[in-house]
Amino acid sequence: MEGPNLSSTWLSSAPSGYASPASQRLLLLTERHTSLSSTLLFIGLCWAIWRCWRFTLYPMFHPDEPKELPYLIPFIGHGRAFFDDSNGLLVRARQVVNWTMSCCLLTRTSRKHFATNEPFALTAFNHTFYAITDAKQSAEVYKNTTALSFEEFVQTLMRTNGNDEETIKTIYSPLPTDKPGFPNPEGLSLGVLAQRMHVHQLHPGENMVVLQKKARDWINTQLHFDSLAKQCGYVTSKSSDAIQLPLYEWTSDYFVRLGQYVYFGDVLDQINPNYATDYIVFDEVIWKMLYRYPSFLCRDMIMPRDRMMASLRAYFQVPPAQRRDQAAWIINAMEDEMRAIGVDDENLAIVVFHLYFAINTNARKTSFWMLTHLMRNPAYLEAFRAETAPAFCGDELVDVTYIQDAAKCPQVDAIWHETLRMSGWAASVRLVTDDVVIGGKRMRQGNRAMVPHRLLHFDEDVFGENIQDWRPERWLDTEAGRKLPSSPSWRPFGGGKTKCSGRFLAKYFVTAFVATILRRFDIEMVGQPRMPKPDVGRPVLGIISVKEGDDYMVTITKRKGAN
Ligand code: HEM
Repeated sequence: MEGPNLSSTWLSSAPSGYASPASQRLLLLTERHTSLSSTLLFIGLCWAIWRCWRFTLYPMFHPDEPKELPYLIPFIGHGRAFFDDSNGLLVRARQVVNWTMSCCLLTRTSRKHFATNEPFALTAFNHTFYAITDAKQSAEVYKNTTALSFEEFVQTLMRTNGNDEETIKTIYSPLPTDKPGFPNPEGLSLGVLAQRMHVHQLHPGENMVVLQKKARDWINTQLHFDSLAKQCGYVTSKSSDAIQLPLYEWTSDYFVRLGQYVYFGDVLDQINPNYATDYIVFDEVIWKMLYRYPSFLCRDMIMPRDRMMASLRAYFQVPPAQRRDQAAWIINAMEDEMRAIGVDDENLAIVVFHLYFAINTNARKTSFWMLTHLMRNPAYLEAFRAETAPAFCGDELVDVTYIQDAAKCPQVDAIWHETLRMSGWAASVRLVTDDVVIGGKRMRQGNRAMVPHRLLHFDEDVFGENIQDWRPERWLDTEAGRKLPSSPSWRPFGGGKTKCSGRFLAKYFVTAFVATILRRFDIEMVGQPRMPKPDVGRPVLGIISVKEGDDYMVTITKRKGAN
């Protein structure tokens, strides 16, 4: 704006006849050009000052803060790369930051003693994350629940999915120590007490056995050849003893229906027979919710979500006598606790929707990856089949503890761990609520601390060689390997107070399902499909999804003597 105005002022004040129209035009152009150049120069200068301040001077004055991976465009930072493949970006960032730091250290001795796993910072879309990739430092993150908050993440999800502020405030306000219902000796808010309630339902013990038996009975009835052929709309061909179906679609369908049955009985299915299908559609685009897309850009996520919310509202309006005896303890207990603090049906449905999500998002994908690896490693498939045989009577799964017992089924245990190692893509993220020092580095309030599980799980020094390969024997062959499940580097379920309370049931669901398939059927890939690609561009809260188009067909054939 300034350019044309200045030049027109100059031109109008020039004596007439001083310049021809052509040279006036030239002068005007030159003026505009000069003014554009000065604007660009000014922007360039501002950018250079910002960059010099942010990545040279600030780190010099604050050597106690994590070093940041430099970026070119303010606000956006590494947003694009984060969006494409956040773990890939973190690996590159760790290399770059460590390389820069080690170059700054002059002596050989100091280089040798340089800790290559210092926390580092990176910014994406104006949010700064501190990445902690050292096992011991990650333990500091999980332990510190005063300066590092998990609740912020949960509350953001609640807001995104429609819980109102008043309800969130109520759920996160401390409750009396002598309240009726679930014991609350520490006077916690219901939001925090819920973690204890999950543990009460899901850790090994009577309450978990109730769910295990329910799951066993469901698997026993649903995993029959005839029901498969009848119920699975996606079966592409069938004969009297063999059917073909897409593996990912099948495991997703089965696991979500299983999880739903275990927590809600048949009632939710009667209210909305498409609930499980809606959930799978939603779960595949859930990253739009995590990235908080504006609603007009994520109709495909919002529509199934809203249908599920409406069904859950309808569920809580069904008279208690017609639903509560079919539901898991946690669903009824959560309803009672929420109603006691005045939460209405709409807000209750949203809270319980998050439980549905926690139960169902990961197990369906884990079983897909486990079967995929087993079919490509027939020796392990046979070992899995042989080891789990004593849990069956004929074709019926009877013993709910046998398969989960690592002493009785060491190969199954190793296969479970190695599958989680290869397909776990989550990160534990905490909001820094007070400045805090982790790994010797000061993390500033308002930013986020993040423990990317995958970077821990791909550390050759801990998990051994051929780290990119699926090798269950790494968990069995050596003394160090056998100790890996209790290593601080092993974090597929996060850590600390919010460590996944469903991890025992998840192992049971997946291994019981796979064992029953192998007991009753032979399962083979149709043709020789390439190893399916993980969908690395989409953030997940645990196990990675399969890239669209990479699902593949399997043939399931009745084994001799099976039903
Ligand atoms: C292979 C399967 C699973 C994986 C990899 C997985 C992973 C995770 C992870 C990474 C977290 C966040 C922990 C943190 O950041 O501190 C989490 C939380 C949680 N998971 Fe799982 N999960 C799985 C299966 C399940 C199942 C089957 C259930 C329920 C039956 C479940 C229930 C929960 C709950 C309730 C939380 C929230 C913890 C809390 O706030 O107390 N998970 N899970």
